[in-house]
Amino acid sequence: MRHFDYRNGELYAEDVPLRAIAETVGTPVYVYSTATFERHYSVFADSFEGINALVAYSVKANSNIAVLATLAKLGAGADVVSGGELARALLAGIPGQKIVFSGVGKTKDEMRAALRANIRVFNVESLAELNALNEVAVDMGRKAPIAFRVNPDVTAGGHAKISTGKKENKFGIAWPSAEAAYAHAATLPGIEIVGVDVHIGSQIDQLAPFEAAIEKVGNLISRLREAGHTIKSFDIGGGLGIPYGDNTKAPPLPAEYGSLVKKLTRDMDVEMIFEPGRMIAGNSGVLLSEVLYVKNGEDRDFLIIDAAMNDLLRPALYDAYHDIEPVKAPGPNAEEATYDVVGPVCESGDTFTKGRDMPALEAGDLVVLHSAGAYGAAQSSQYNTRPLTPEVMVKGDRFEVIRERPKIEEILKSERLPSWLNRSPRGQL
Ligand SMILES: Cc1ncc(COP(=O)(O)O)c(C=O)c1O
Ligand SMILES: N[C@@H](CCCC[NH3+])C(=O)O
Repeated sequence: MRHFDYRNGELYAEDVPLRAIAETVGTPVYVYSTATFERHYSVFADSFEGINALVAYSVKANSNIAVLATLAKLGAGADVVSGGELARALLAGIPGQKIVFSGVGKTKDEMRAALRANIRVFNVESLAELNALNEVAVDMGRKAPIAFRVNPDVTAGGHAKISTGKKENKFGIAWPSAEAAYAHAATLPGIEIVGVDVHIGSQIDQLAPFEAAIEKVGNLISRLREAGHTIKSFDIGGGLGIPYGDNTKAPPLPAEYGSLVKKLTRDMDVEMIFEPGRMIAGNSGVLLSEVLYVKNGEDRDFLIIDAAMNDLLRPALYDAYHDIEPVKAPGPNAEEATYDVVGPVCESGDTFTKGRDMPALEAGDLVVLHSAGAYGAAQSSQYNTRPLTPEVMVKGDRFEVIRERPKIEEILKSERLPSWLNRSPRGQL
């Protein structure tokens, strides 16, 4: 079922015409569907029915508090990678015991905040980080629950910039050092070993890399237990790919992924932890934008829209494909055109697609970039002093702004003139 679909000749988000959102909030704007978030979460969680599992939504994919609160109501936990994400997850009502803390560079302040929040587990990525965590925990009179994120050296994920489980990647404890790392952790007074963690990449479109990683980690768990360690949880990270509408191979369905995990972990006697991000958020949101100009270049036509690479970085960063559709349904005799779709930012990389065939459009028409719910708003910036894109959540026939578009004055407010350029006593411009 598509929650972004044409009805009465125009594109809707659930029961709300996108045109109405553009008229009220302006463009560019991210629009999310509550029903899609809920459906994706349930489809994913249901595929692990019968096993002991925690679904810790990867907050980095889409960290809006309204998104987190929508998922929290369904029982989701959170995978966080910073003190900021931790604060968001707690504010959205996700209990500490459902929060896992990932990332290669946690600071001592972030460790303290996470210990105070009584999180479930720190996914530790180096001995240096382990020692820092031990110091913080001892100082606080606590024991920090840890899993090592191990790097199984398997190939996964489409783009080099999103592969994480190869030995040349910065992530995880090198596979040959894993057992020694556990042996060291067992000697530290502020550390309690609770599990093993792995995350091999993102937008993974086959089951084989997951299978390879699970088998490797399963064997590691047996060896760790033989060495006397208590391993209660196995976190297999996120990474399940989603369809982006291009003609690449369709990724496995959550049910297929779930069956594989259940089959391979049946005899491991562990609680499974999952950290899905894209799978939950990616197709739950679109970026709605208005055509500013059609420009005829020497050998091509440019569709210049009011969204840009600062709003949705994925095409510029990973050559990612996003479906682009007009909000007004093209009629049967609609003229076709071929466009390079670009934004207003002063970079040639500010290009969403090149040579794409689509219905002919003109200034003032609305378009959506699909599959923009994950790593869209979360990766946006104010480059070119373009205000952060607002976000809107739809539920049935209602919609509300869940992040406002900052005014230019608000953006400038945090900047100061140094004293030598000062024109006013308080450094204000
Ligand atoms: C540690 C960790 N967990 C979970 C995720 C979420 O990945 P995905 O959005 O591919 O499910 C990521 C990002 O790749 C990650 O780095
Ligand atoms: N941000 C990336 C994925 C990176 C995942 C984070 N570890 C994307 O848009 O595809």
